[in-house]
Amino acid sequence: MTISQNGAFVRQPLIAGNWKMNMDHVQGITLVQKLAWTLKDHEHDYDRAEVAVFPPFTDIRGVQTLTLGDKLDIVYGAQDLSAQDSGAYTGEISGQFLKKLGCTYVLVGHSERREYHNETNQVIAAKLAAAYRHELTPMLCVGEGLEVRKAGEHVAFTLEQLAQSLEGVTAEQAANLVIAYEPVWAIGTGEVAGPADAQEMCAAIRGALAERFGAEIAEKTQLLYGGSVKAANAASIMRERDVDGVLVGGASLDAEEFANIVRFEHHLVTD
Ligand SMILES: O=C(CO)COP(=O)(O)O
Repeated sequence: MTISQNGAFVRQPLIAGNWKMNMDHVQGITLVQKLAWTLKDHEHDYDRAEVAVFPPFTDIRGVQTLTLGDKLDIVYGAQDLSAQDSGAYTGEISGQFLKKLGCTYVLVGHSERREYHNETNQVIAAKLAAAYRHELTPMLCVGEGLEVRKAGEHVAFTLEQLAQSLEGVTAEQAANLVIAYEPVWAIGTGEVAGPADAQEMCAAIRGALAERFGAEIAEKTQLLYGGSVKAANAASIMRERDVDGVLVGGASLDAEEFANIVRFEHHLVTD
């Protein structure tokens, strides 16, 4: 997180909650209501960061109605989308439908999609193209597994994943892209990457983006860290120069805990 001389953030902090396959549509509405209520008490922090949630598909309509009706400053996205636009693809969800439901973002290439649904970098590149066709901002997830980390090849591995997933993306499109570094060994394990590990990878990713799309786009791209983020560790990770936010799984299901992550600046001052 870089702060400019006038005290503003160089890139807006982004705190995102990936609910995964949790929360039915009724629970989803309750969670967003609670979150909005809790965040209201901390308006200053809330003003400075963007707050995004990624509910299951079946919750999105309800979240749309609630955020529109109550004019909540919470944006939302889907956890996946189809590489296709429409047609005989049973069970798939088009980016077109997500756009119509007011989604700002869509997660692409989450490690759980890569692992359980065999999504390759090529599939992910096709999904990125679909996101751009429908004017959704993709949040591309990359990150290495434990074996790769132990072998010390995490940077090379993740940058290769990034390069292949971004195949076909133009500089103009890349101006509208968020990248989440989520080391697989840190997801849902309670084992969080240290701030220096997160910084090392985010700096490498920013360098790769600069080479591919130019320094100006690289400097503007928000890079997030994900993997066992909680209120207790979020601020120290976000303090790092190239880490602009967090993608939170388990802790985003608890409105209080998630709101406390949004209050990272408070923790920066007090920890
Ligand atoms: O996968 C994640 C977010 O997309 C991280 O999940 P946890 O925060 O539960 O480790």
